[in-house]
Amino acid sequence: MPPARRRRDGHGHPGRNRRPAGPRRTGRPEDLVRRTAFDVIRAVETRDAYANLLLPARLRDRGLSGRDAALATELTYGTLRGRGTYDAVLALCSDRELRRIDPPLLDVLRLGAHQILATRIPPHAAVGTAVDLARSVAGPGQAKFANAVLRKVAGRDLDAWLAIVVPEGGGEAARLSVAYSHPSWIVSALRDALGPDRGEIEALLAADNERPRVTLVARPGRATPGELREAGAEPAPYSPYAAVLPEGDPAAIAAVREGRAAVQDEASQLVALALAAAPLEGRDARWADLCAGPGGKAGLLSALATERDARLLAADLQPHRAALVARAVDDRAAVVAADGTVPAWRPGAFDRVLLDVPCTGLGALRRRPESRWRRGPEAVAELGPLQRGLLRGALDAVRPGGVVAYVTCSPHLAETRVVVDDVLRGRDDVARLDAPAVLAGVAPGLTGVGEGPYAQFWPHRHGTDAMFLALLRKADAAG
Ligand SMILES: C[S@@+](CC[C@H](N)C(=O)[O-])C[C@H]1O[C@@H](n2cnc3c(N)ncnc32)[C@H](O)[C@@H]1O
Repeated sequence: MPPARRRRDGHGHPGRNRRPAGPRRTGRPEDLVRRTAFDVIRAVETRDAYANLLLPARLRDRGLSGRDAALATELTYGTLRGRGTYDAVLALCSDRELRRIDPPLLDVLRLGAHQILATRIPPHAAVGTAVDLARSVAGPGQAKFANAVLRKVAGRDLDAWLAIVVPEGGGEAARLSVAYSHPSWIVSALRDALGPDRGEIEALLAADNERPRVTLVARPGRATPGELREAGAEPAPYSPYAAVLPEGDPAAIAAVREGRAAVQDEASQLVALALAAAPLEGRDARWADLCAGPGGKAGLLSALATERDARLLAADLQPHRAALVARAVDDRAAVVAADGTVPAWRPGAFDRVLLDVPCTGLGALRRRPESRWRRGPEAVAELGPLQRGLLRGALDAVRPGGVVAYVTCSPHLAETRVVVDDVLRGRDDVARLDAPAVLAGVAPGLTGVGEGPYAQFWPHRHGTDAMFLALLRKADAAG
């Protein structure tokens, strides 16, 4: 949900998280709600926790459900996402530099600013509860300071603040960075990745601030999208195995609980389906997923492999991630903990290889509200050698005539086409297949993933993660 362009009542999904304005009358659950949001935000800051993993556990521990859980989730995610914009506003409202404010108090101020500027909670209630929280985490003196700052924040609505804090002279990336609460290096990288469509950058940044819909996959041969729809899901636009869950807990659906279906972004499904659909001559019996943890794509691939009497080997460097993969795949698949850059398999052992490399995750900012603040541009350079080493390993692992799918959950050019182009430079034994054309075969309604040979999904166009796909065929022995 972008702080920018949001109305007071909106968080990108009007209605979904809406709740009555004003304090609740049943005891003081709101204090527990805000305390829970605050604790998760602090853990993200201090322990590198992941909000999407920690928050559900805290909600359970504290017995928060229904509307209270929805509000705690909104406050946690909204505060983490909107931090860039809120800090710009707070800097103008505070007589102390932000870096001189105690970090826990600064998080209280951010939480207060989010409630004031981007929810229907009346400003006086938002200020009052934030001041109470400041008193409890930082003491009475700091509560006074919080009160003074947040009353100033409450003096304008979000649009009025944006007109003041968004820098006019600093260039487009600086302006969009504040308006859409993305670090400016990410704004620049996304704009570069859009290439000739860079005019869509604001739509992309806005989409990054929305909460993604929950998409399910019915693992072929084990469940059907029809079964998911009978359980309340709706049709999904592209993947023949997908369904969208408009509300509710996925685990309430029997097929999900039993591992026959799972939560999986639609682009994540489509890249696995494209690998399985890429034209192949000759043997088609041995498939591999060399970076499989936690197993989303491996779960789908193993079901497809079983239907086609092939077998999947799923590998991950981390044993605990390999253990998660073992829960996602069916009995015919083998799962190992192995390093994809130092193969434990014969060269040319596989007919189809999926390589979903570790990346910055810039394509999944919707799902991980804190991730945009966590690492800087150096992460891209740090991952480069590993991505190249893994791609070389995957090309060694595939047989002549076989196909490798190089996949990232990032549209950053230095993680996508630059890696593929670097690794293929000077090699005449690998051809790029037309990935958009192969995708069109598995998802006939799909457009807007590029002209080929590479394919790039976009949240603002497809409602999916910004996943990248290159399909590479190793020349067969004769050619
Ligand atoms: C982007 S994730 C894969 C996501 C997975 N394909 C899915 O759909 O659930 C990248 C994975 O690569 C693994 N990894 C990192 N370095 C590796 C290496 N050298 N060899 C194999 N796996 C590696 C990480 O542990 C991580 O689980």
